[in-house]
Amino acid sequence: MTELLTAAQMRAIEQAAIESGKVTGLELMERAGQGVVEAIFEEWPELQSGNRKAVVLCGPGNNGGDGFVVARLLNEREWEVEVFLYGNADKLPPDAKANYERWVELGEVQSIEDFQRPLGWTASVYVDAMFGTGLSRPIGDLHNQLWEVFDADAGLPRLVAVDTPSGVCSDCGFVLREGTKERLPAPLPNHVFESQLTVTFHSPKVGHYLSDGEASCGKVIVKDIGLPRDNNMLPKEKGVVKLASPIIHGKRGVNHKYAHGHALVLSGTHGSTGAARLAARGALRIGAGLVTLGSPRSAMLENAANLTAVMLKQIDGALGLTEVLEDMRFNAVCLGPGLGVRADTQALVLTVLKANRPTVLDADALTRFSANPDVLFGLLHKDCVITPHGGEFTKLFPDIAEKLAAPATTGPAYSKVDAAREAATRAGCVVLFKGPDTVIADPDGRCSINSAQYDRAAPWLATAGSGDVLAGFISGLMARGFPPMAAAETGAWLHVECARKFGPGLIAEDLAEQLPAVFRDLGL
Ligand SMILES: NC(=O)C1=CN([C@@H]2O[C@H](COP(=O)(O)OP(=O)(O)OC[C@H]3O[C@@H](n4cnc5c(N)ncnc54)[C@H](O)[C@@H]3O)[C@@H](O)[C@H]2O)[C@@H](O)CC1
Ligand SMILES: [K+]
Repeated sequence: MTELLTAAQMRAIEQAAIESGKVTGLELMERAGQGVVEAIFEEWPELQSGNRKAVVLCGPGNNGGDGFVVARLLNEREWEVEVFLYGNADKLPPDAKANYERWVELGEVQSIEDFQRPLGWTASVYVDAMFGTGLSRPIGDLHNQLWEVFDADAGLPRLVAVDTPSGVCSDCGFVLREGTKERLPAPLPNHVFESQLTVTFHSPKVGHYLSDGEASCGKVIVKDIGLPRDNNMLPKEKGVVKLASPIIHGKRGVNHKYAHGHALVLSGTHGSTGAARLAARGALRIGAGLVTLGSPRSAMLENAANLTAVMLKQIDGALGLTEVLEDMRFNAVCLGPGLGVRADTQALVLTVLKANRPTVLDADALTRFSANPDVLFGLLHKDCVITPHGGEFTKLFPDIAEKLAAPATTGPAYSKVDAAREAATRAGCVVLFKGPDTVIADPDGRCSINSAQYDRAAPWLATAGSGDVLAGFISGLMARGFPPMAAAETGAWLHVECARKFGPGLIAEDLAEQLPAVFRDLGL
């Protein structure tokens, strides 16, 4: 299980370790610098020979301190190192100052203003040690200068970010910027300032996995710097964010199919039935013992012609649904995909929520409440999962979405994690806020990010109907008895895994069909 830390949590861990007397800030900084150098040679073993020239850009804080350590350690390996400093050496904090002083015995320190675009890349490695978790405001002109230097037109150099790419907020993953109307992902369009490697310490930071983390970080390597892994040191108000991982076991024993639950998925009307069938098949493949598609009369024929293992039952309107839900064997319900946004959808949602069954609400079941989200929030309960994408999230939580879309001008800035947590508290249930950086939060403060970035990149998932399958996966897991948070996290994780298993050319129908192979890989 990978824990993702905010800047404040990382600082609390460092401070507690230093105050305990077990380690000094200087020792941590030395290990951080060593970690960066190790990571460089692990990533590019070819650098052991050839052009041994590096440029290290140091900032005014401890991130800069790490940079001075890197410069010294490369120098010890007989590298030629050019060091540039942003800020005033006299104002460096004590540990960074100590490392600055050790460096000036070995080499020169130039002003960052003298770091200009070279004619071709003269060094083998460029190290960005300007700002890390301490970034509190935009780096303005410096950013522009660096964007010009590291422009894609010049070809990408080996650029290594120490802890975080400078200018990117380690909590929210956005570049801090002033004077823009909306948040800008990193990199800005047409301005590529892209690290190939980011070396962070102890644990990855939340911002590495949010927004366009991958575009700015390249690849994230975590180096241990000897800090204890004891969460008692963390501030208590919010739990630690985790990277989603599957919490799944195989079907055990020789149980009756009802022992694995019976999911009910509601279909839209004639001509709008495919989405619900995708969800139903997902629920069945992920292991629900039985899955029934509830269809209005108008769509019975259409659904019947397209179903085999999934059962079909005519359900007409809220009244019909109330009767069906009297059968307690329907132990999870999924509604929304293809359901339409008319008043009858609202009636169906309210009926399901009053039946107090584990429920997944997606797509139209959410959009229907754009005008009156409080009606929905009044009935959602702890066994519900709602799965909005960005547009649906904005309709249900307009004020929260506005905060998230506001320019990130001061760090640490409001993040998608903050937004999902706030939404989960308001909704009173699990919120799965979709994207390549899907954030899953529950009202108790638990939160995880299901990342489809870095080595789990799955760009093919952006295909029609893929969200319907996800809703089906989650409801199938809930039918199997998974608690909502675990169902959402596991469903989202498997969804990405299925896309990766299939690869390019993926369409929504393929997703559930990859589950058997994915389960085999998991040893289930
Ligand atoms: N002892 C420690 O605390 C350790 C810290 N480490 C490194 O230290 C970093 C954090 O250090 P700091 O907290 O000193 O912060 P940074 O080095 O990230 O930032 C430096 C300082 O610059 C100022 N600043 C923020 N935004 C600015 C801007 N836009 N323009 C100009 N100045 C700005 C702030 O006062 C901030 O404290 C980590 O990212 C990590 O690289 C590691 O060496 C491990 C040990
Ligand atoms: K940095």
